Amino acid sequence: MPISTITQPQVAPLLKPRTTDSHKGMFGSVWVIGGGSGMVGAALLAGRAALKMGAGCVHIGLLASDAPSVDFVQPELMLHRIEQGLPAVGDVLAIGCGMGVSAHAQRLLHDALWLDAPLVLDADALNLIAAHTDLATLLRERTAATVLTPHPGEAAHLLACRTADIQSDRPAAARRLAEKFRCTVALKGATSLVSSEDGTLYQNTTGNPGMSAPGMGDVLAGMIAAFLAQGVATTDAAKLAVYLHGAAGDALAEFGVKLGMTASELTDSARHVLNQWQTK
Ligand SMILES: NC(=O)C1=CN([C@@H]2O[C@H](COP(=O)(O)OP(=O)(O)OC[C@H]3O[C@@H](n4cnc5c(N)ncnc54)[C@H](O)[C@@H]3O)[C@@H](O)[C@H]2O)[C@@H](O)CC1
Ligand SMILES: Nc1ncnc2c1ncn2[C@@H]1O[C@H](COP(=O)(O)OP(=O)(O)O)[C@@H](O)[C@H]1O
Repeated sequence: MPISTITQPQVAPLLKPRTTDSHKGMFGSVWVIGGGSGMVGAALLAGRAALKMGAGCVHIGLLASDAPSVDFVQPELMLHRIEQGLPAVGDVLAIGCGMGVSAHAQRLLHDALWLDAPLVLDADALNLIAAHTDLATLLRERTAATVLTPHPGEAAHLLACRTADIQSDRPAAARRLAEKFRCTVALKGATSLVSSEDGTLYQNTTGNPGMSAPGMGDVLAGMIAAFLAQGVATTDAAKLAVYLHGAAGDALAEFGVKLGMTASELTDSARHVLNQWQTK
């Protein structure tokens, strides 16, 4: 099956310009759940990215016992420490960034998979699904939109193979994941691939090695969640986010920021590129 390349003219119009009488209630609420001990930053990066991609409001549920109650860098975010069960999440939930694989994380993911709301599953949510067949079954049986964002290591866990096997035939791996879990899949890496649930493949050509840096995947998860919350269709949201994420990295590289690029800078760059598209 041919693989089409994701282009800017395809994805830029997916997010409609705002009407003059718009209000924040029109742009959806995103919840991010993750941030276990030592990895609170991963959830903050995802939440900040969702906010800066235009989500109407963003809540972050953190698992760490020493979780902060406010993000002083981004006080618009609403932070919650999750001690017990899943809170009433909003329109879209991104779960897994820095979450860890504790029994608590496993229970939260189990309850999230039951939700009739769009989900973005990243990082440890994917590792938990790979390790627990009951979670994998719940995922396959979901009817609401779901996007998986594995890097090659996580894709290998999900398909019970080696990372090298994933890399040797990435299109086949992306399609197998989409078909196995009945989801949209963004298989990350240099030249990320998006597969729709039916196995239709799209290849991304934006991005560069400067992006091989911590937290870049967390930012991507937050971006996808924000676009879903704003009403972009599932596979389109993944294509838009993957293209824009890479284009934001390319804009930084053109500016001379290659080695040492940070995920926080990439988020600001993505906001700039997105706004440029909207004014054209
Ligand atoms: N500030 C933070 O709190 C951060 C937390 N993070 C969290 O840390 C947890 C562990 O995630 P990691 O991804 O670091 O560790 P993992 O152990 O899941 O994956 C790293 C391994 O996966 C393979 N891999 C990943 N990308 C690959 C590629 N493009 N090509 C080939 N192989 C590849 C490699 O074998 C690599 O060593 C996640 O929950 C994540 O969200 C990270 O996102 C980094 C930042
Ligand atoms: N060489 C590269 N070229 C293009 N994109 C890259 C490159 N290296 C990393 N990326 C992108 O950066 C992100 C890294 O995500 P991930 O591996 O989950 O990192 P983390 O777990 O640290 O957040 C992915 O979206 C990936 O496509």
